[in-house]
Amino acid sequence: MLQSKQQSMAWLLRYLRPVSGRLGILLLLLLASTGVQLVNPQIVQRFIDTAAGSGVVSSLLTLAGTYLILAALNQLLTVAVSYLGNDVSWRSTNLLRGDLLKHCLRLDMRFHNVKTPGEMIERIDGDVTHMSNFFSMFIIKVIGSFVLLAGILGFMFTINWPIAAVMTLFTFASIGAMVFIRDMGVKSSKDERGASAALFGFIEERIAGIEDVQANGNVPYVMNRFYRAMRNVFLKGRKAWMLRVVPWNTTVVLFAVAVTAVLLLGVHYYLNEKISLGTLFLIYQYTQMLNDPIEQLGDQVQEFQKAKSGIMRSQELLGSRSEIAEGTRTALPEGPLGLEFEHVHFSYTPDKPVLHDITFTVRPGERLGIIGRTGSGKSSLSRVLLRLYNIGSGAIRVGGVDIRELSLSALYRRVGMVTQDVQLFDGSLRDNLTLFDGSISDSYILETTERLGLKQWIDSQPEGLDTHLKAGGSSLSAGEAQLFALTRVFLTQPSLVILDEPSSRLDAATEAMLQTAVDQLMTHCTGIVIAHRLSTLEQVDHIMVLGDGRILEFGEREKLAKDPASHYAQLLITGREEDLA
Ligand SMILES: Nc1ncnc2c1ncn2[C@@H]1O[C@H](COP(=O)(O)OP(=O)(O)OP(=O)(O)O)[C@@H](O)[C@H]1O
Repeated sequence: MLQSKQQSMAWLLRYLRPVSGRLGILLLLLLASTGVQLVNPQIVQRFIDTAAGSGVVSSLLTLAGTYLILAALNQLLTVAVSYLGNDVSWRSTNLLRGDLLKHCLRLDMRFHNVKTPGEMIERIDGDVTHMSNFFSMFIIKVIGSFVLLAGILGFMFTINWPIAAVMTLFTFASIGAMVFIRDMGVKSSKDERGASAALFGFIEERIAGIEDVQANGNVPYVMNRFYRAMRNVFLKGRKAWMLRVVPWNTTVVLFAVAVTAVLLLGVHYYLNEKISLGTLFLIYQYTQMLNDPIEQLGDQVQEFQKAKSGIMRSQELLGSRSEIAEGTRTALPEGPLGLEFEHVHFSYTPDKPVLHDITFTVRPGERLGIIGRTGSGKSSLSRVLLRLYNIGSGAIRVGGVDIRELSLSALYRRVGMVTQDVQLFDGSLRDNLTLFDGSISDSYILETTERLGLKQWIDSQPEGLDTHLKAGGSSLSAGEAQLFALTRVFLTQPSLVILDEPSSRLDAATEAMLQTAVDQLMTHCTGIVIAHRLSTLEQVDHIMVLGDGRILEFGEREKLAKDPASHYAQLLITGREEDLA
């Protein structure tokens, strides 16, 4: 328990340290504002007593002027505190948002498969936003409130100790109640955040699948689920809110009792001429002022509950480890890289094996075509090669090095993958082609696109490489998307390329263009092609046929073509490209 508190504190300090200077200034400004607030009622007291004693107009004017100047100064200080508080809050929470995003991007696919993007947005932004006030103001406001409380009570003891004693009793009772119930709303606040993340996940998922939702007339069903998710957020939110406002309500009741007691005592002393009218006013003012820091502490207890649930969720997220442990080796042989799979077994879930005992070798510079029915494990094979998942047993070697011993950056620098789905990012055409790598020159991009057949498309764009593209990929046709993806990988000059061909039919001209681009891409590297067209297979050296995650056939293309019993020869005879799927 103590250790977890220390960890939370150390964790919090990590994000507050970079803004410690600003926090210091914030504290000073708050103390100055507290001082002004404490002094102002005393000026009013003097004003009343001077006026009641038929004092000189000039001293009344001086007192009124001082009051006004201090009131204006206090306003300025309040604005400065608010500005700096927001500044500190944004700086510190953005550091945390950055850490969370970086961490999520490194987590393995098993983690991401069960989390929707909407839920992740809530965790990276929503939870952190809930902590923003805590980051910027919690420490400052708690310190400020205690200083103000100490100031008020200290002054009160110099004025009238029985009244000061009642006020002190009330203050301790309020703070005690808040400390006692401060954790009451933490769990329900955490549940509320969870429900909210689930709602965002749901909305994101349905909007991403809008075509299917509309085409299948699924809107009423989606709305029904949406209302249920909303209801869950509402119920959890209401419970969390009720548990959070309990401390506040407790102080409101205590405060009403304290004000009554203090005023009764004050009037009693005034009627007995033990205190002046000005002092009675001062006592009244200080009693009212006492409400502020106590209410502030109550608010901060609520903020603490909200923040603690966010901190717990963020720490949980940061504590989740990727199953992909990086290796340290960075050196791979120059030139095209060979590939070996040795008795590789793999499954997504323990109960359903996907790859069984896969063993094959591709020598540097060779091309391997992989075919197999839908679900036979073709994509899974490329995913394990790119370390999106860990294999269960066996070994995969690239350039003779086990990929588990390689650093991920070394692997991705030399191994490229062209997928069927091209993801576009919000940015220029150039950035989308280079994936934001500023070291690739425009002339190299244009030369490459010319070679791969994408130049015409780029020239048709209004501002060439500077054309702004929108996120997604819907602005590209299937053929363009494939050319785009090929160009992207080509620009990185890989030594081993995995190409997942589009399974959709393309027109003859686009197919020819694609074939030229693939040939160009694979001239200087080893190639693994998940083939969907017979023409592609003509260009490969070896063919592997997968079925139910096992190798059904593996051999040199020419030999298989001559063997009438082979799967490939059968394909050539029937010409049924759909059997390649
Ligand atoms: N993320 C996943 N979680 C669980 N099972 C999965 C996952 N992805 C694929 N599978 C399962 O693994 C098996 C192999 O899928 P894989 O995508 O590798 O097949 P494929 O040969 O590439 O199929 P296609 O040609 O249709 O893309 C299938 O039974 C599939 O249902």
